[in-house]
Amino acid sequence: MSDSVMTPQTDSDAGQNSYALAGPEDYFSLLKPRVMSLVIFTALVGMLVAPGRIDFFLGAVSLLAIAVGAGASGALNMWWDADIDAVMSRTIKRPIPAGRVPRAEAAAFGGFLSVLSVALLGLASNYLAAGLLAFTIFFYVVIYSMWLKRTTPQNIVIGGAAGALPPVVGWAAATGTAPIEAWVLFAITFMWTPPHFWALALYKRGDYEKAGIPMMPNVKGEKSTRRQIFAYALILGPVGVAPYFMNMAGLFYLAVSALMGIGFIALSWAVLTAKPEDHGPAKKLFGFSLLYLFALFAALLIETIVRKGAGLYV
Ligand code: HEM
Ligand SMILES: CC(C)=CCC/C(C)=C/CC/C(C)=C/COP(=O)(O)OP(=O)(O)O
Repeated sequence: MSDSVMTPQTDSDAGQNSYALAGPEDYFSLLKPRVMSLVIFTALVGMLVAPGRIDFFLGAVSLLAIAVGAGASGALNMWWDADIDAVMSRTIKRPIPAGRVPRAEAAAFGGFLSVLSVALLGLASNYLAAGLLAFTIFFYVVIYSMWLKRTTPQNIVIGGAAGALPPVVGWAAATGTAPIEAWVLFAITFMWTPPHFWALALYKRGDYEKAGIPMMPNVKGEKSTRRQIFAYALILGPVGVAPYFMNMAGLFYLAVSALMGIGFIALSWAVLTAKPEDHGPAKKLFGFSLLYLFALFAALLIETIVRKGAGLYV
């Protein structure tokens, strides 16, 4: 990868490899705050759903460490993917392709924050949580961004493991363990990621074609992608209600997850059966996917707060 992919800020900058002055907001946007807000929420839920009561201060510092680690991995992803981001209309205005932050600075920023976040989590909680955070950053940056993203249409299926790990990191931070219950939360996000992303990839297909990234719709076609979205939705439905059957949650969670699961399957069916050029259902499914994950984790959180508050199970 070379710096030549970067767009200078002004004509007079051309050829001088110089940058418009970056503001704090540019560094903040390197952390991918919008996407990571939901990631951090799932980590918070993992932390609170875990048995026992976490010390408020140590819990807050641990969550901050996870948030910094998630943001750091976003900055490292933008460092590595600067050439792709400069080509796609969705990402062209990001700080590196827009010429506001030099690539090397984004790398240093992301690398520094990664080390800081892992060290902070180790100090505030335990080595298991810190190790899992380090592994999550490694998986997103090295396994997904540097390797799979550019080589296989299964990139986001395998790479999705990174996005699914934060509740396990949160659980480990609270308890020092990562039992099967934590992995059920992992499984929900893991099965959710392909339909979440492929719904978007269906209507952003042109971007990925321009950038030469082998996303599922470009490699296997829209029909196959729609079928796979539906298949993952059919698996996600039962996985979404699993916390109830594992005694992690009660009837409120069961109702929310079952209704949202039915909605997810119905919208995925609409994607499957839509006319070839009709991307309306895919856009709806992408939006609904965000609501789905938020609703399930929020329901789990609400129920846990009520139960722990009532001292029913701690
Ligand atoms: C390999 C896994 C994933 C891929 C490839 C992926 C991809 C994407 C893409 C390309 C977008 C559009 C972002 C934009 O408009 O710039 C997006 C949006 C979003 N994703 Fe994902 N995602 C993944 C996993 C996750 C996970 C695990 C979460 C949360 C737990 C998540 C939460 C979100 C949110 C909240 C948005 C909306 C952001 C906004 O409104 O700007 N994603 N995702
Ligand atoms: C705690 C911790 C380290 C959490 C990390 C969680 C994680 C891996 C989230 C990934 C979500 C995400 C932004 C994917 C975007 O894929 P992309 O990079 O292909 O999308 P882009 O085209 O928007 O850059």
